[in-house]
Amino acid sequence: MVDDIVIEAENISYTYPDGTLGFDELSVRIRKGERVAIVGANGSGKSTLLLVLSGLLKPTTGKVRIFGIDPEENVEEVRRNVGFLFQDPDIFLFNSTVFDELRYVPSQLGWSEEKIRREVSKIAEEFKISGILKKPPFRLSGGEKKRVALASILIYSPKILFLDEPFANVDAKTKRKIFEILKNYDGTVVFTSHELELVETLADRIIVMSLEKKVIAETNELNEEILRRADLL
Ligand SMILES: Nc1ncnc2c1ncn2[C@@H]1O[C@H](COP(=O)(O)OP(=O)(O)OP(=O)(O)O)[C@@H](O)[C@H]1O
Repeated sequence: MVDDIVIEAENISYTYPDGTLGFDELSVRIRKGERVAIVGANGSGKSTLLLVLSGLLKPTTGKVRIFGIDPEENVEEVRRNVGFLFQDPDIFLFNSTVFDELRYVPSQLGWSEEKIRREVSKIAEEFKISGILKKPPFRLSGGEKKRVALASILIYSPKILFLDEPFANVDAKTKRKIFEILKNYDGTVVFTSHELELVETLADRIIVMSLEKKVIAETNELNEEILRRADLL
């Protein structure tokens, strides 16, 4: 492994159990601190690729290594260093209150109760969710759920953030805030988004997928030809 490579995926592909191709064979290397965006039309395989790169889904072919580790061999080590924001926050929010949601990973990491309370209150303030800490997550609005899900990941500062559509379903102010957080995040960020202007400003590299579920470009600038080939124009 080259020293600053944090994710290395070689000849990976994924096919769902019902036979649907998630994405076709591809190889990706992501460096420490990089901001990598995955863009493409609906159904082009972005979410599936994100799940496989994070180690949450095992590729059908090929291998993924995160910090040089096969996620299957050392799940704990990978989990501690990775945060995943699901496109649909309902998949992620399973605790009975927002407070429990925020304290879940920190308590698993063995933080003291005092540190947990301090950090929960800090992140809740930052994400404007202090007033809803006692509410059950399923009673929240879509945007509130997104903020809670994101806060519950950022609270433990994972070395790699995997974010599936972090800008979807939030108001303009929250969107700007998330943008600033990701821009200044002291770690690696891999995300999917349909907000191409934000993507171009934020990402060091953009992986573009086609409806054939193949990577058609890796670029830092989207042009008309790429957008056409990706069925985005
Ligand atoms: N659980 C599943 N079982 C079977 N097929 C699936 C499943 N999840 C996704 N797919 C299929 O895999 C392909 C890629 O889907 P994926 O969700 O990765 O696309 P996407 O680019 O993230 O789309 P969107 O922009 O709509 O979020 C699609 O053809 C989709 O229908």
